[in-house]
Amino acid sequence: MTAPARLSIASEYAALLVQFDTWMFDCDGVLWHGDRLIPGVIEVLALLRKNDKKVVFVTNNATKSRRSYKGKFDALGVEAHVDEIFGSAYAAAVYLSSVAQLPKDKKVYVIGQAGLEEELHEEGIAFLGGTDPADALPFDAASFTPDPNVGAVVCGLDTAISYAKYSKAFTYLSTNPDCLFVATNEDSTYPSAHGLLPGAGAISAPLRYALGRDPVCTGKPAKVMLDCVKAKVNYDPKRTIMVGDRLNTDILFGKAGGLATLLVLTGITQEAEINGPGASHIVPDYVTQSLADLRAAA
Ligand SMILES: C[C@H](OP(=O)(O)O)C(=O)O
Ligand SMILES: [Mg+2]
Repeated sequence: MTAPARLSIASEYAALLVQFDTWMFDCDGVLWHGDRLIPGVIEVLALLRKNDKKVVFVTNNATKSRRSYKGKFDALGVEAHVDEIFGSAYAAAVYLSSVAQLPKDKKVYVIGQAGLEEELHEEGIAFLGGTDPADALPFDAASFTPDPNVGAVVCGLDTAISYAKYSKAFTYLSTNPDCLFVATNEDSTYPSAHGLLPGAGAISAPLRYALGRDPVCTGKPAKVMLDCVKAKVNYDPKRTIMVGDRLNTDILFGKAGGLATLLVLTGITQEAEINGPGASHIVPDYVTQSLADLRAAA
């Protein structure tokens, strides 16, 4: 199994700057932890833009829409434009409208937060559940009448998850064989500002187990996520690099898309997963400690 090239000297970083015209970035764990920016990130992104590089942000975090993510970038002082931002909530909405072609009279039952609702709305898809306070009330199976127009259940990170939401989603999916089961992403954890927390994959897991059925995943490493980028951004895969902190989402996404891959160790993946006996079979092309190391290319 080949080992990743560990970057360490200025000339190696400078060579990457020359070699790649488009730089795709994961967000959580690469740019920030929660609302805490990783030091050096702003300088590196400014360096790339100064060198006329295309910058694209590809995040599995479905709690924010592209528009509300722009607000986060602005608040953290990171230059970003809405059309450079691609989130798994957007990918899920595009999947339902363009790939699954959910009939216009059908609705989506949402396990998730405002960002997912905003992207569904932008795609013209009606939904229920989500942040509706009624869904936080105790579930009463005797009085629950499933909406016959629900044609899909979409599950993303939902920090207000409840048994009632699981019961409604389970009922829609188990009583209607045509009801689609979609997961925005399957990250088991995510790096908050205060350490690891359960991710969207941990939210959809109980449904998978109860149903004995896996969802269609629209976030990294799924192809539909890269298809969303391709539909809006013109790039040459041979001159594009994906920068991520998680092997089984970001790096797999880049490899599957024919992109070069750079793993940073400021997020989920730790040294032991890329070196030694426990190393993963998913091998990035390059590894460096932090995105900030690219400042050496200046
Ligand atoms: C971890 C993931 O976000 P990303 O790292 O893809 O920005 C998520 O928040 O579920
Ligand atoms: Mg990440």
